[in-house]
Parts: sequence; C-alpha cells; structure tokens
Amino acid sequence: MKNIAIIGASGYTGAQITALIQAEAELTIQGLYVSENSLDKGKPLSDLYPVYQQVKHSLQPLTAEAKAAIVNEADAVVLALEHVISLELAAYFYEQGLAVFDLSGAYRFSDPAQYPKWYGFEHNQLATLEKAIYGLAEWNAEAIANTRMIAVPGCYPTASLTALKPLKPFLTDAYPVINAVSGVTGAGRKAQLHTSFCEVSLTPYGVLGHRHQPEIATQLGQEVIFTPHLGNFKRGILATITVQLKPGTTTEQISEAYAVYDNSDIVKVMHNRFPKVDDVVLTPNCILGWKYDEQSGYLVVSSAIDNLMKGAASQALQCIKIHYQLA
Ligand SMILES: NC(=O)C1=CN([C@@H]2O[C@H](COP(=O)(O)OP(=O)(O)OC[C@H]3O[C@@H](n4cnc5c(N)ncnc54)[C@H](OP(=O)(O)O)[C@@H]3O)[C@@H](O)[C@H]2O)C=CC1
Ligand SMILES: CC(=O)N[C@@H](CCC(=O)OP(=O)(O)O)C(=O)O
Repeated sequence: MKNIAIIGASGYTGAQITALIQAEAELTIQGLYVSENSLDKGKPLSDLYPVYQQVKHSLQPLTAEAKAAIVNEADAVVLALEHVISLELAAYFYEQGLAVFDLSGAYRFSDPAQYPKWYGFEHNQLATLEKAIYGLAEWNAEAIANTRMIAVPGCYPTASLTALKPLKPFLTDAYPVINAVSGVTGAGRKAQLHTSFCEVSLTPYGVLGHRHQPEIATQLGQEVIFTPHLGNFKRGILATITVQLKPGTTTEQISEAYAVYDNSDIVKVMHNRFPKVDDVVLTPNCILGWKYDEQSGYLVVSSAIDNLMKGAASQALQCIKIHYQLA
C-alpha cells in the first residue's frame, strides 16, 4: 500500500487524480491540500465537486505542520499546482525522500536555460532538476520505474508525442504541423476573463510562442509548428498533425510503426478513421486515427485525449503504477 498526498487538490487536475487514487486498491490518500490561505480550506472536496462524492477527505491548508506530516506519513506527493509553486515544493519533498509526481511544467525541460523564456522564472532547483525524468508513460517506463522525480507531460505534448513518436524514423527536416483544440478545463479552475462562458469561442492562441512547442520538439528531437486553439467545450483535446514523410515511405511501414501500441490498453490506433473528442472524454485513453498518401508522402494523424485524464491525472496515475509496479 502506498500513501499519497495531493497538493492542489481543489483544482481540476488535483480533484481528478484524487478520484482516481481513491479508486485504487493499492493506494491510499494521505491528505488533500490547498494553499495556506485558500478560501476552500476545511471544505470536503465533495462539497466543491459533488461528482466526486466517494472522496471523504477535506481540503487542508499546506502549513509547515502539514508539510511535516506529509514527509512523515506519505510515500509520494502529487503536485497539481502552478509551475512556479511546484518548482519549490517538488524540490522540498524530493529532498525529503518522497517520490514526486509533478503535473506542472517546472521539471519538464532538463535544460535550465529554457525556463526563463517559457515559464518566466530562473530554475533554482538544479539538483532536483538533474534527477527529473519525463513521464510519458508509454515511452519512458524504465526511467519512471527507476526515478523518484517525475515530470508528468503537458496535455498537448501528450496528445502530439503519442501520435508522432512512432513516426520518428520517417521524419525529414520538414516540420510536422500540429493544430490542436483544447476544452476550457485546460486553463484551470480559477476565474479568468478569456475562459468565461460568454468569451469562449473557437480561436487560436499562443501562436508561434506556446511553451508546449519546445516541450514537444525536445521530446521528439525534431522541431514542430504547434498551434493550440481554445474550443467551447469543457474537456478534451483533439490534435490533428500533418507531416510529410521521407520519400518512399510505405503505408505498411507506418502500420508497423503504430503497432508499437498493439499491446496498450490505453492507446488505440485506427487507420483511415478518425477519433472524436467525445470518444475519450472521462477516459484515460488516447485514440489515434491516421491516413497516408503514398504519392505525396503526406500523412495526417489525429490524436484525441481527455486533457484532465491522459493529459494530466490518469497519466500521473500510470506513472505512479509504473513506479511502484502496481497492476
Ligand atoms: N488543466 C489541465 O488540463 C492541465 C493542467 N496541467 C498542469 O497542472 C497544474 C494544475 O493545473 P489545474 O488543475 O488546471 O490548476 P487549477 O488552477 O485548477 O488548480 C490549482 C490548485 O492549486 C492550489 N494552490 C494554489 N496555490 C497553492 C499553494 N501555494 N499551495 C498549495 N496549493 C495551492 C489551488 O487551490 P487554492 O488556490 O485554493 O489554494 C488549486 O487547488 C498546472 O501546473 C497546470 O499547468 C497539466 C496538464 C493538463
Ligand atoms: C486551454 C489551455 O489554456 N490549456 C493550457 C495547457 C494546459 C497544460 O497541459 O499545461 P501545462 O501543464 O503545461 O501548463 C495552456 O495552453 O496553457
């Protein structure tokens, strides 16, 4: 039995992973935490989210005493926090000997020079950063099993990399072009004008400057063009990727490359059929659909995930299970 503390548990990803952990026979919840001055401290999580009524824990303020109790009682922490808050807390708990599953982007780049540009802070926890590995569950299982500091990937990178990594041997210098649409929960729970009901209308954002572009490029080992869009739905991401492959690449070779997911319970691959967001919402799954034109060498692949599940919470749970070798 592994005892897990969840920090940032009142947020969208924190509440989601709390519900997932609650349902696991071999995991227990050490506690659910919010900031010291949170308006939600003391409230049962199920008051905020009646849909998670099976969770009986209340939200506790993350005081110095609470941190000490986590270190004494928990095996691992899940951090579902803003990047800059995770930066400090991940290093603190890692140094205390706990396993850290960080949903933020604070440890996803191994190169500290990336953080001022993409996250607006200097990375000041270099010893912990050196230990961190990227928790793309289908591709990094060995590192996830052997490391206590796991940077769970971003939602768009999860959708994009799951589609693109099998194609790596066939890529040329031509940049894959990724157009992705996310539901509004991708922006988190706190009130912001651009995510309010009357403001949301399908539109691109972060054009040629979103922090997930370098995350995808680093993990793929190939530059990409990445354009996210905000859509007027709650959950889910659909990333549609267009890429020209090496001359002579055959449809059969691509089928063989995607066979890497044949034994996966989570990634499903379809040829000449395409997924819808609703096919994956509230599930841990990623559904890929691809079509290839041998003559032009162009391939189009769509990748659908639930941003709060495979894009965050259920991928973190995959990492926890791989790390602790749970079924
Ligand atoms: N939403 C998504 O689809 C995805 C999000 N992520 C990443 O996951 C992380 C969490 O995102 P999300 O769940 O959307 O965020 P939310 O804004 O919904 O939740 C943030 C949580 O952090 C808590 N919090 C804020 N400050 C502190 C603090 N100092 N100490 C303890 N708790 C604190 C908040 O509660 P309170 O303010 O009341 O204290 C709240 O529980 C982010 O880094 C995000 O980038 C990753 C993949 C997908
Ligand atoms: C719709 C929306 O706003 N989505 C978020 C991505 C959420 C996520 O996965 O991101 P990180 O963990 O990398 O922050 C954004 O574009 O910033």
